[in-house]
Amino acid sequence: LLVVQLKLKMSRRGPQEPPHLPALPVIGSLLSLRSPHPPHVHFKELQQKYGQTYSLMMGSHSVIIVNQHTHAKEVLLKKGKTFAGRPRTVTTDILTRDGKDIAFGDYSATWRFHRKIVHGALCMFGEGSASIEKIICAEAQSLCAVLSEAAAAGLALDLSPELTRAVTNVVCSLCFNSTYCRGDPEFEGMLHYSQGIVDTVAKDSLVDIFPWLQIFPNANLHLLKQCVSVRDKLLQKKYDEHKADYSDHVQRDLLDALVRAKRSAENNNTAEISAESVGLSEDHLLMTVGDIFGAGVETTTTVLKWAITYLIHYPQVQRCIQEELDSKVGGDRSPQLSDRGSLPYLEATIREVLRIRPVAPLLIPHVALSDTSIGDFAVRKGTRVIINLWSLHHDEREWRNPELFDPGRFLNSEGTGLTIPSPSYLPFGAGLRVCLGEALAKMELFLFLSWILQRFTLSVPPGHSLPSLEGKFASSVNRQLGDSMPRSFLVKKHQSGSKKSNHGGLKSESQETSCNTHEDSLLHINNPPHHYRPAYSPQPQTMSSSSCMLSVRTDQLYLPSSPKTYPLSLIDPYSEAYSKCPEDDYKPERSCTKVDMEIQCVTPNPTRRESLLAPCIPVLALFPAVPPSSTSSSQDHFECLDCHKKYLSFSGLPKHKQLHCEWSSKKYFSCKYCEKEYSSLGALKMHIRTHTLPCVCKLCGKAFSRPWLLQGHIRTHTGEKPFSCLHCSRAFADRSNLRAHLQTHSEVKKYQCASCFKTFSRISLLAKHQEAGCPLS
Ligand code: HEM
Repeated sequence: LLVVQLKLKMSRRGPQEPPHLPALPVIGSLLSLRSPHPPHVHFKELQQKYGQTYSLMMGSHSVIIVNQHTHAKEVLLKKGKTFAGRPRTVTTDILTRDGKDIAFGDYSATWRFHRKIVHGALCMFGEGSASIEKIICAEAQSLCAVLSEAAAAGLALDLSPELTRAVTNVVCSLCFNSTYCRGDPEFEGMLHYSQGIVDTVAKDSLVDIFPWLQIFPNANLHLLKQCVSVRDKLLQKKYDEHKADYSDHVQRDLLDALVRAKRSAENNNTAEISAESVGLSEDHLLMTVGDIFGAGVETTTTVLKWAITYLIHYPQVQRCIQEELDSKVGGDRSPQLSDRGSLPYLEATIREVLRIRPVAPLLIPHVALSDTSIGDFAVRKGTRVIINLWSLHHDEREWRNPELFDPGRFLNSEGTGLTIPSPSYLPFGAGLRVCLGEALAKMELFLFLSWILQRFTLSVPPGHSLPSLEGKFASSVNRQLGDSMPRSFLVKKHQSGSKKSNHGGLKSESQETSCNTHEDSLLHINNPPHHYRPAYSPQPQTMSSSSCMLSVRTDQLYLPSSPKTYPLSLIDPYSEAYSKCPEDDYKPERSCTKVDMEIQCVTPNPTRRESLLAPCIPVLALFPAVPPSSTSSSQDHFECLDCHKKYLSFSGLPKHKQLHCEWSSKKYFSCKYCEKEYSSLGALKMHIRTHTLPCVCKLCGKAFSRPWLLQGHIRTHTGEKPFSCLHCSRAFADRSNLRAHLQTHSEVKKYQCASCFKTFSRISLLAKHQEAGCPLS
């Protein structure tokens, strides 16, 4: 009887708490979190003891760590709305004026509306004349020019700030319609404060775990406040300038688009919209721009640095990309976004960089907004949830040899099309909180890398060791985007024998042999969980630099390290300096390492460079779909990341993704922009138009979800009123307005109050009556 009773009791108990790390009062699990490794690596290790999903205490906060993709997708997609909260911390409150941005703003109606208009503004902006592709290509062009010029003049150059500058300039053009030259004081100031914010916010800060520590002097917080106040002055200045010469008819940049979207939403008199737009202040718009700088610059620059670092380690990969570029783009024009479909190996390399070194290895912490569960585990309201992307991207059950850099894993067996070999891949997150800049980042990565690799070969000259592949983790458990980034490295431009790439000649070189040798060794791995493409299998460069010599480009960049170079380290070598130095002595990292990178020219090739620097750049939308490869013959080129559904044509995939596929066995159609769910795909499609607002008025830029709404709106410009009343002389621009008007002539008023039986000609009048409080209700 006792056993039966116990069993009954247990079956009634419901979901269990996840296994948890030991915790002490006040400090929580801090003692168990001490590790020489960065948090994401340590969290992965802790799986051995506690399982893939476990919990710990950060001070008084309960935190769940998720290390597997099924639970991750449950949090991000299936229960996206329940887990859409963000924790508030001391540093993010300083940074975002108490969460008035998107990334750290807690989930609410205002946040939803905010994200919706920013998303819409980004989409609309891309359709304007200042296309984002044009902006990125202009920056890629000046980046390559700087590299070539420095090389021609034999000057030393620090590549790291050049990449930061290029990416920052893209964001400046996008947000403010302004680009800056090197040395421009405003631009240098911007780089300086951005770096200060990244460096201070990214540091482990006890004050975020124990907010009461604020009462003590804190150099980091002080520095952060200083950088934020410089940023805010600049943002305010830009905002005031924009407001002063704002016009409904011209859209110069994202700030214009945001102002317009906010105004048009406020003027749109549907009850739902006006309720949501309440509370969306100028602060929100300013913090949005702050977010785009904060989330858009460091992340993209870091990925570019990782890509370059890996390409030096894996020269075969670099050569394969260059061969692809030479055959698909050639040397007479520069790469453009429409080449993406025909450069699958470059795309696969970008995916592999994002997998092996996820720039936000812990995403941004999510918070459960109500009592819920993850798998079989109970989760209480207010629990913070950390998705350990590092574990997902290095899961041995999902990825064969996850520590190996192998772009081939993202290619189909023919090597002609792209694929996602595992559902355990979420470099930009997913669901309601998916990265807002995913499309922009992908465009930047593609264009910058293709432009550089078309012109330069990156390698380490003899006598120098390769840059380390270890990263620097710069984020704490309870904070924002982490980043594990490569440190600075040296770059040298070097002589090349031929004007054109001579890949034929390369075949006989030792590098080619090593590529094949490695192919053999990789083929010995048993039980491949996914397809494998040996022809593109890379081999890590050995640390002997003599084997790195390649001469496949006219211009060759060398990336040696030097005694001055800081090694890639898990610990920020400057952190001590920051905490000790008064703010006035603060020097951003790039200035500390300026001497570390150099490009030295031996033989510039002006003829070829000249033709490359005058590209023909088409105007494209901000979020264009990647076109299919014209040469592709594969049956499964395009695969959905979430449900692995495969598409023959490229056009099928974005459509499917836009509607956010049903990734689990449960059937539901959820909106990727908000929490709404529909049981039919058709209904979801209709709903999604209210986010994307595809029908844009050419006269004023106001956007609508349906063509007929746009048609009606255009009549407000033309004055046309095609719908006239048969009873009186009144005419209307809109059929629905005529219909409502006809009610005023009707003997029978259709809309009756259920309480007092008074009738009304319009439903809006009945609603008003009820809202005002029907005396009998
Ligand atoms: C390669 C570059 C980038 C990577 C790998 C990346 C990755 C991510 C990740 C993993 C998240 C967190 C998702 C979550 O918490 O669930 C995120 C959020 C975000 N990202 Fe990015 N990002 C990149 C570039 C950008 C750019 C260029 C922008 C600017 C337009 C941007 C804007 C944002 C914003 C606003 C959020 C917060 C979204 C929200 O909380 O609703 N990101 N990103």
